[in-house]
Amino acid sequence: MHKDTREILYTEEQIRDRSAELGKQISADYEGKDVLMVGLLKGSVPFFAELAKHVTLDVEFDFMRVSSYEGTESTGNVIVKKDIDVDFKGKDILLVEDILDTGKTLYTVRQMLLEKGAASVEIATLLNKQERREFPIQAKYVGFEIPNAFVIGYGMDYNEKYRNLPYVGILKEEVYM
Ligand SMILES: O=P(O)(O)OC[C@H]1O[C@H](OP(=O)(O)OP(=O)(O)O)[C@H](O)[C@@H]1O
Ligand code: HPA
Ligand SMILES: [Mg+2]
Repeated sequence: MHKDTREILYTEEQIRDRSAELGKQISADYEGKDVLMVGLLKGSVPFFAELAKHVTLDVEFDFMRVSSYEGTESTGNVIVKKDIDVDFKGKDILLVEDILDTGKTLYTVRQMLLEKGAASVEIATLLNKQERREFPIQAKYVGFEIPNAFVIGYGMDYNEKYRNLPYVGILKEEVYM
């Protein structure tokens, strides 16, 4: 365990098993349809890779990178830094995320994709921090519900660090206090 981890919430094995359950559910829900899986960079990468292995449909992969900051200033808007490359009009999109927190990112991205003509936009998130929600958005597929603590690992960072940890853990408060 990394020295800056206070506590491990979910191990690699638990995440793999839960991803298998979600993959099965997604495969059943979208039966007969082609799905465009869209990962939001960078945090979604490990969960995206794990989840995709358990989806038995024909899927396409694409990625977006969005940011609500310019330098150190929050603009109040979500800015698209890298957009989806493929034409997704009329397609069913599954947005894949590491964490749904205030909901600002996913609420904004979902609205953008629907306005641009996606047939449907659902969300698969490894973690849901419901207590912090400020925007009206729910994920259809949730790995785990977590308490209001700052988490790291399995793609999630603090100042770009800890994304490579193979588990989801709580960051020690002394690291950011
Ligand atoms: O629900 P919200 O309050 O919008 O927070 C969740 C978002 O914040 C994190 O992304 P971040 O902007 O840190 O980018 P990253 O994936 O590159 O770390 C996380 O990966 C989600 O995208
Ligand atoms: O708890 C978190 N950890 C890492 N990144 C995040 N982005 C929103 N919430 C979190
Ligand atoms: Mg981050």
